[in-house]
Amino acid sequence: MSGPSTAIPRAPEYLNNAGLRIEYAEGKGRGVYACREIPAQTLIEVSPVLLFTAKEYEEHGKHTALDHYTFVWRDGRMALALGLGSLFNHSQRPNVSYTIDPATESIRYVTSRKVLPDEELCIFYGHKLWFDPVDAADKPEPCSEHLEYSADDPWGALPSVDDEDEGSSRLDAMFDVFPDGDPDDVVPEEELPFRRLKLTPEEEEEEEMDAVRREDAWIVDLPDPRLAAVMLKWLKQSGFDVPSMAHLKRIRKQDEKMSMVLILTGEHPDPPVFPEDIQLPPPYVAPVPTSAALTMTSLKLKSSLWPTIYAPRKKFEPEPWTRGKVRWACDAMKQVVKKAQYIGKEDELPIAAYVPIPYDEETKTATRMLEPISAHDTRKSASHPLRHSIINLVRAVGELRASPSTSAATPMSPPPQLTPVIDVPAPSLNQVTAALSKPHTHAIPPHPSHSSESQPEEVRNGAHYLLTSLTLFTTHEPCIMCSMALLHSRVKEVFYLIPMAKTGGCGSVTCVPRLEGVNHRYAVNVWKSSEMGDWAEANGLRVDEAYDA
Ligand SMILES: C[S@@+](CC[C@H](N)C(=O)[O-])C[C@H]1O[C@@H](n2cnc3c(N)ncnc32)[C@H](O)[C@@H]1O
Repeated sequence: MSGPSTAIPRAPEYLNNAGLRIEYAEGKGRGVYACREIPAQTLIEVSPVLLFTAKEYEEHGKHTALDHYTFVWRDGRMALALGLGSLFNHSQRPNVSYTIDPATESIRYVTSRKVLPDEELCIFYGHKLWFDPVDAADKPEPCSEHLEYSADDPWGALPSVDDEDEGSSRLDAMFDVFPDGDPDDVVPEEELPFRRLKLTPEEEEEEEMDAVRREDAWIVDLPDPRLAAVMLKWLKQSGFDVPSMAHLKRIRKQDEKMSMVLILTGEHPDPPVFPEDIQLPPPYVAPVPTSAALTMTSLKLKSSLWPTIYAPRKKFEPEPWTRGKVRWACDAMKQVVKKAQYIGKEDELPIAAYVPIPYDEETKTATRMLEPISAHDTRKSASHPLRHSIINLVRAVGELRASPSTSAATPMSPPPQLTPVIDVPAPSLNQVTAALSKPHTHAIPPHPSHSSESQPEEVRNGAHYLLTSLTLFTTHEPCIMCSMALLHSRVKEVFYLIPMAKTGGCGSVTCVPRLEGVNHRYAVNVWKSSEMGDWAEANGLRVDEAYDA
């Protein structure tokens, strides 16, 4: 097998639109380099491929220099990437991922992280290298026997793009964003691997009383001011100090009367149950503002409903994302993709959803979410049209968070690893219970009872019931039914990979959390790489566009 020539000729003056050039490097031959800084998730090259049969390869190609450049196409033919595609060298820590586009017989190359000027752009060839990488760090990691390169490998050169290990390495490359660096560094908006949808209601719109968005909450009057401290302690113990109330002041003093806001009715439809030794009048329902005040005018209006926090710095400023938090999101997205790929092979629709342990300690403590939870679509196996992954997941999280073992888990045990997750594959409560009863997971009672004396107050009160303050990752854009279920679940934010043009309820057909009159809005984020080419097809996640996810 002859490799690239060892003589070092001059590199052609080549510059594509994305700012790539070709350069020679000792021991590697030609490679592709960046002329300027390139942000993460940038499409840098689309290479058409030349396809030829396996027979042609066996009889001819294999015995020529082409052997270093060919790889297995999805249908078993051999492929040679034209353009710059054949010149990307290998790295164990690639900064470029690639996907094939069978419809146009081409390969798309996308940066998986920010690339600096003059940095080499490398892809991951797989575990079976047929050459000795110049950089020791690029040598394949020791791996099990079946992954080692064998001289009898019928394909000889680059592994098939359909190869399972390659698939998982490709996923690693795609989601291995910002592997290094200070986890507290804020990532510039344009470098985030996802796009945040604008949900507006801009604060200017809340500068008239009619425009102030409001929702109902449980309020109780405090006949004795000394009860305020007792009640604040009780709120904490009962799990009512949820982040969704953070924009409201707890106590209102009006004339001589003192009142306290307890919890939003959307999160807790029944009146909260006070301990017997606290003598209070029954709680009642009143409207409170939905968000903090961003202007003084808005503060005045909102506080006339209920005392509200003034947070002017948040005006038009999305929540900053740090490197650490982006890594957390990438990891969660990788988990959900793997899950969907796996169940897709089990003859279900390859759609999955996942709620990780919250990133920041404050939310972790407030939500007491000790384990990640995932669920997948079970419409096929259950022969039930409503068994969407998100419906399965919302229900499972609700069951789990209401369970005594979860709610009573104080002090917090150390956060577990992201895997194994509590998996909720099937629709029936029995199956949910069985899945949740696996070792290291929380068991839930088959018939959760909210009146049981043995349950802690927060369970009796039903706090932490659904997805309040949690983040949900899903492979496909939720359909309108699921988007509505998410609204009712009061999830904090949703990330999805694959937009569903004909059925999506989070940006495609409509955007449910943006609709006028809804009493909760959750943030929607769309992963950028999913918007290029047929990503879903290449990664085993294609679902007929007529399906709702
Ligand atoms: C698809 S080609 C890449 C372009 C090639 N460097 C050239 O000059 O045409 C694959 C070949 O590049 C070389 N190569 C790629 N990555 C390398 C690395 N990390 N270290 C050494 N050689 C490498 C190997 O000879 C391999 O067979």
